[in-house]
Amino acid sequence: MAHVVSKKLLATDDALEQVLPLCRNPSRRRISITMEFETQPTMEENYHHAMKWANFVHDMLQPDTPIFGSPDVCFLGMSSTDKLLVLVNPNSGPGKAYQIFRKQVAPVLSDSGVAYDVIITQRANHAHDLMKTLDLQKYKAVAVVAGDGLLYEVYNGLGCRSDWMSALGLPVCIIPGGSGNGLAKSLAYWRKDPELKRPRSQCLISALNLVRGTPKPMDLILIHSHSGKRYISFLSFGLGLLTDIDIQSERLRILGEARFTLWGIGKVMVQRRYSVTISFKRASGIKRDELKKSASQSELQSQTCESRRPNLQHSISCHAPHPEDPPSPSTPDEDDVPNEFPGNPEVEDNDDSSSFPLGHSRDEVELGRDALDESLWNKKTSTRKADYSHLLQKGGADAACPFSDPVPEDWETIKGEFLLVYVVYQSHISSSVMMIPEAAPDDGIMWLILMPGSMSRPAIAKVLLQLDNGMYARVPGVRLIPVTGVRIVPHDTQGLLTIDGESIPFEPIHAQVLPGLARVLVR
Ligand SMILES: Nc1ncnc2c1ncn2[C@@H]1O[C@H](COP(=O)(O)OP(=O)(O)OP(=O)(O)O)[C@@H](O)[C@H]1O
Repeated sequence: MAHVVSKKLLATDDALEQVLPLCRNPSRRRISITMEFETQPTMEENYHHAMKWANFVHDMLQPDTPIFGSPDVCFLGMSSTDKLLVLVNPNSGPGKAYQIFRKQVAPVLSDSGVAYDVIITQRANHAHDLMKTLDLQKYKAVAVVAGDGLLYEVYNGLGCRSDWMSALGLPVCIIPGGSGNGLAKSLAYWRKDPELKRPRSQCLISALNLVRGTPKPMDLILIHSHSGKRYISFLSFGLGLLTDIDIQSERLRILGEARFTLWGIGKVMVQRRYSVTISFKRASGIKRDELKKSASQSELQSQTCESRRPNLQHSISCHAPHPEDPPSPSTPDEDDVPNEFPGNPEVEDNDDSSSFPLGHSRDEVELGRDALDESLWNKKTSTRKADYSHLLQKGGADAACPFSDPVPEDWETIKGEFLLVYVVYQSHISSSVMMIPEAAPDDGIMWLILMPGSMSRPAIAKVLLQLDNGMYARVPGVRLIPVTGVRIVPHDTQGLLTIDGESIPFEPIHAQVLPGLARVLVR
């Protein structure tokens, strides 16, 4: 932040005038201040004097400096032997990650005096393999200059270790350099970063998180596949419309995020429907009264809104039909649930859903920034306690594949044809797609998003057009259900299934939340 050359002395007060705003100004801009010194007879002496100034400015920015620092400004407390590990994927998205590292991240790191090692990934799975054997004592945090795919490798590498539970708590920082930068956007959105509206500032914001951030808890999702594979996820998973767009548009990755828009247009014309059985455990903790209140607010606010969500039946039906929707082609039938997954309970609703002003089922809510009282979410986040006892009893992440057990009795099951079965736990799944505006990284909740197969082309187009503001959830037919566990069993033999945007074999999967296990660096 302060570059010093030895030539001419600036009056002390003048220099402070330039430096102080840097310390106080909350805006995230990188400013170079050049101080010139020419008080001593030799170049070396002037340089020595200048360096004293540079060190003074640096020291004043440290958290324990009484005037400017606040106790939570910098967590790392780096000693001279501590280091950060920076992973850069040169092939991320449009191929600019290395450039971003060189031009935006490295200067911030060197300005802050933090020691770091950089590894440029050479191949797919390079980061995964590194994380499996990384000496966790050597690094205080790992930064990823790439898309979400490389961070997925990092978490899945850490998740393979015998010390997986503590390893997954290694502080991470994501600096967006790929075509899918959902986590970076979600974190900036969650922190209400003032620079959020300037996409070009995103990398700088994230680089500052690395040197000035504090580690905040983030939920991870543990996913088991039917064949016994295990995955760790931080963003989303599922099948259908969004997955098909993400994977099939890979060939256009040179376009960056524009590839999603282009492919989406094609998907409105030609859709694929998936036959799926979905079992889930509804999230508890969203209190009835609070929901009523937010539903009432939502009702007031949505009176001018054209597309009103119809009464949602908390029942086995695979979607909530809008009066104008054609009848669903498939009627749920418990007998159709495959034998190898016995125990799927008939869905029963013992709750009186009619007590909800909008006819919402128990925990089902309409989204939109206004839909829920923000204090509810903050409260929910701050009071939740991480509890892994159920996992530890079963042997942690190495627990036997949950498919050996039937779906628990307090889960609900629905079955039908779907355009989309998608589960999201961050607000954004890419920098331009906002799925759950209310999601907080550590709220302990996954959001199950369903689009029934009966949705019309105009409705699908409406959904895709409103993915940038989260209002797609108001398109009739779309359902959102907060869950803490979910099992997805596709009945087709072929299709695309992704976790955090990465393709995995198409087979049944079972997911549960690991609340607050990860730590992400944010300001
Ligand atoms: N040097 C490399 N060459 C090719 N692939 C690599 C290299 N390093 C990492 N990868 C792979 O690239 C994949 C995508 O990386 P990343 O997420 O950084 O970019 P992205 O453009 O956002 O991709 P996606 O949208 O698929 O997540 C990672 O899953 C990783 O396996």
